Amino acid sequence: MTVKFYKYQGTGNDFIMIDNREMFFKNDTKIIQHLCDRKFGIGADGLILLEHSEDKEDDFKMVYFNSDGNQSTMCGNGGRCLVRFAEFLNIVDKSATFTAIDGKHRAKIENDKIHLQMQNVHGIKELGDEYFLDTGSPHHIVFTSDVHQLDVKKEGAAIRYNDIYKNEGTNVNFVEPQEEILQARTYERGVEDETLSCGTGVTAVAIAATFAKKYHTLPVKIKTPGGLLEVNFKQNETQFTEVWLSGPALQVFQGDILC
Ligand SMILES: N[C@@H](CCC[C@H](N)C(=O)O)C(=O)O
Repeated sequence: MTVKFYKYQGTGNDFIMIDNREMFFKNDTKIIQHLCDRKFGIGADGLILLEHSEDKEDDFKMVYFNSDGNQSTMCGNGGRCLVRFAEFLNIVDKSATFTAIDGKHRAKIENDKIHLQMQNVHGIKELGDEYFLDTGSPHHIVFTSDVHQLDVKKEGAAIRYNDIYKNEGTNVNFVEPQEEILQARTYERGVEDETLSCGTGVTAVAIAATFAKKYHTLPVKIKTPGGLLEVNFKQNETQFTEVWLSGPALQVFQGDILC
């Protein structure tokens, strides 16, 4: 079978996009692993299908897979890239509404940025100096004083596979708060490595840093190895609502692949 694909990236978190409104692409773990493979396939952190939504109010539906081939929870950068893809396909213009695995999302489209509304966040767990929260995907947060020196793959895997998380797994974020910015690096479950950026991850980082009183301004600016993202929200003690993730999302190339 030949598959027409589009490649997108949002701050270096990269995704294969397939327009699956005709439902021609059948989910298959091995095929998705192959397409995401950086040596034998196209190469990507994940693959996203754009499909028709069952809800008539939506412009489309998002179906997300990690590069290990398994369907997973919400992908923030992937959601932003999918909105850019929907704009390219002329499905949406200045705004979008879609359903993903974690529920409804709204988005606003600008030339250089996609703003994506994320789920409300509550129930932040304090684990000594560390934190756990769900922003559509699960995230463990570790504050550190020298994030650039860390072996994120090794340290992240040690937390992701520990006794607390080993069944469901978690993403792990290492954060260094600085004067006007948070420097963050993320180990992603399902990629099982550091990625250049993680949208649900920086959302979790922004909320945890504010909750822990390590950062005090809005929007929160987060520098990842792949670029700059911003997170805005309203806070009522432990409740975070109107959560918006903003940053660039671009098409990189398109083509056909045999699989
Ligand atoms: N890159 C993503 C997160 C994707 C999901 C994650 N790997 C998981 O399985 O939890 C993002 O931008 O949010």
